[in-house]
Amino acid sequence: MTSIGILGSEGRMGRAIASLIEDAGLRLAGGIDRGGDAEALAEKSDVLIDFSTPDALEAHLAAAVANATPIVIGTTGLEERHHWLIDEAASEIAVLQTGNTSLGVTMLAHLVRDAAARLGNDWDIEIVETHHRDKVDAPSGTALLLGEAAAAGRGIALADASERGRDGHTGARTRGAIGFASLRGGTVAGDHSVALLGDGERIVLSHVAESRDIFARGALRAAAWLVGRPAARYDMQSVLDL
Ligand SMILES: NC(=O)C1=CN([C@@H]2O[C@H](COP(=O)(O)OP(=O)(O)OC[C@H]3O[C@@H](n4cnc5c(N)ncnc54)[C@H](OP(=O)(O)O)[C@@H]3O)[C@@H](O)[C@H]2O)C=CC1
Ligand SMILES: O=C(O)C1=N[C@H](C(=O)O)C[C@H](O)C1
Repeated sequence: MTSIGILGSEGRMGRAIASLIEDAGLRLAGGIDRGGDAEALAEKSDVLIDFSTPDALEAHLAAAVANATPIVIGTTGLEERHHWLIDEAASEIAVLQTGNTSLGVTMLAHLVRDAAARLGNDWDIEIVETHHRDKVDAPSGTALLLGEAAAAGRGIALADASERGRDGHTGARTRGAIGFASLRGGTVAGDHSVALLGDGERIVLSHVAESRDIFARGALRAAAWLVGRPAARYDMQSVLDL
């Protein structure tokens, strides 16, 4: 039976994953939190699942590489340097990184890419996300993933179009921009909407997470899928064959 090592095991996601491991036909190898031994966990796990903090990513990837243990990375708030580290590790082991492990958001990203490609630059794109009061990063990893999907549909780089945190006398909207807005409060597990706004009409594509179980089930499915794969960087689209 495939054994799972959880990095960030006592966090909200770590606990959700541990509670669903048996249902998924998998086994818990163990878990660590801040100050834990990632090397020892990687050694006794068939696959690692990381829902912790960006600061820990470098050590977690090093432990995975040293033990040739594949790793699923769900942690968000990643910066460019973290993505370089992931690419580097993925030249040696199988690494799956995603801002959202749910089936629904993976499908939403697919729809957003298609809509952005077909509607063209005359339609404005705005992404709105709402999360619980304890979330520490913004925009959410999912909002960025959806922004990447929209940008890919338009054949542009998100970094060249992204507009965040409007405030004050901003001037009119930049044509072709992909805008982001973040709301925080209460216990919201994660709501995302992508609005495509044309002249006189708009489309709003939305996803609502009713609980963290959807992320946990997706992460476990991704982990089981990753075992035995060749070294490469994967995402949820690969797991769901989209
Ligand atoms: N991709 C997806 O589908 C999803 C991604 N997320 C992301 O996952 C991450 C975790 O979310 P959540 O569970 O809500 O956060 P929590 O703050 O509840 O949990 C984070 C856990 O990571 C632990 N941790 C901190 N530093 C380290 C370290 N160096 N090594 C190992 N563990 C460490 C913390 O331990 P301690 O308390 O000791 O510091 C804590 O137990 C966030 O980035 C969040 O955005 C969340 C949901 C879905
Ligand atoms: O921190 C969370 O809770 C979540 N984080 C992920 C994100 O940043 O998109 C995924 C999910 O929305 C919950």
